[in-house]
Amino acid sequence: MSAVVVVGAGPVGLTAALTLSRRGVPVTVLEQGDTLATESRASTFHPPTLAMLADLGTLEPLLARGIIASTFQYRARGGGEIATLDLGVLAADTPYPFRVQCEQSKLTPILLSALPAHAGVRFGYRVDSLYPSEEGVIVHTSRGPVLADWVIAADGAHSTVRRTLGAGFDGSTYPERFLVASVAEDLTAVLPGIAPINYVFDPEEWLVLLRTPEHWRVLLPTPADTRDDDELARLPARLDAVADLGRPWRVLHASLYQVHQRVTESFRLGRVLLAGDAAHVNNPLGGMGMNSGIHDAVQLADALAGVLDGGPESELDMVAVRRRTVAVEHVQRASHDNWQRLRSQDDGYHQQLRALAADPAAARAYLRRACLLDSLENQP
Ligand SMILES: O=C(O)CCc1cccc(O)c1
Repeated sequence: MSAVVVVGAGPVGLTAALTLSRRGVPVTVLEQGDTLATESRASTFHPPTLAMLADLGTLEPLLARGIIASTFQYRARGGGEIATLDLGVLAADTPYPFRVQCEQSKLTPILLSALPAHAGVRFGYRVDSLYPSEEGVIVHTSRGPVLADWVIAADGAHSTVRRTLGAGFDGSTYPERFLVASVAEDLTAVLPGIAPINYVFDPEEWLVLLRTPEHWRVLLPTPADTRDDDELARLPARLDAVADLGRPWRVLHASLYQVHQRVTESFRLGRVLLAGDAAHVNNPLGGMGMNSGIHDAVQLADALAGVLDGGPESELDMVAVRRRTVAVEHVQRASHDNWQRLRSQDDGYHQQLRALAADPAAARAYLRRACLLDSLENQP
């Protein structure tokens, strides 16, 4: 019997496992895949997440694989830069006043190799259901039952654990899909002066341009009800409208996905804790999903280690409530505001952004919220 079973070996599950393991708690991670996932998903790490990864001894290898982004930009379509915000104004708030651009699939092997041998990660274990009682939890897997005192579910937005427990996932689906294209173009050459992360305003064709270590990504809004093939067919023309290269853009990969804002009622259900996408999802604008999931993992795992050390469960309850409040009042609110504002053509708003960039105290307050520092320090 393992003290804690973590379901899911993504960045959230492995962070929870490493946090527990560093506190001396025996952990088993159950992952349904045969290996770590390799597809590219989240790609930005915010300053407080970097601090947590440093505490876990995993920052250095991440920095070696990522790109340091000290600035990000707001831009007008066809009209160039509106404002550049410099995370350097956070120098008094964090030892890491920058974002790191790096795919989450580069973090998971780093976390995995930091786990000691006793934190067994078992691949090919699909969780089918679980039975919690006052004494512990029986986790039924495709390879037989696994017993635990506690479970941390980090099994993603379609979480089997959350569904088995009958917990809700209320919220809404956005009226458009997002199309993410990875391209082989060097956008710094195409759009001189561009930052590693760029939010480009337009009422119809807003977009995001993001640099990762391997390539640039372009995120475009796409109607909810069109055929995928039709959307992929019109992608070249949409990219030409971003910048005319005089030849077709080289698209390496493109995918469409629906975007939701949803949250479960409680991040603690008896001896089961829900973390990351299993507990809450949001739109990706601002890069807060994986970051807040890693924050869930560290804070819930730390509080659980306290309980296993003989501390009161009320502390764990408080953390579970606080993480839900952060998900709704910081992460969902800010990412939804980002989505609404990208459509803005309001000169007044653009002027506000210019004023913000020129005022270090105002920029600091804004960036503390945007990178989730406030969500951790000024806990709601
Ligand atoms: O704002 C960010 O840093 C991430 C926005 C984004 C853009 C493209 C794809 C994606 O998954 C997220």
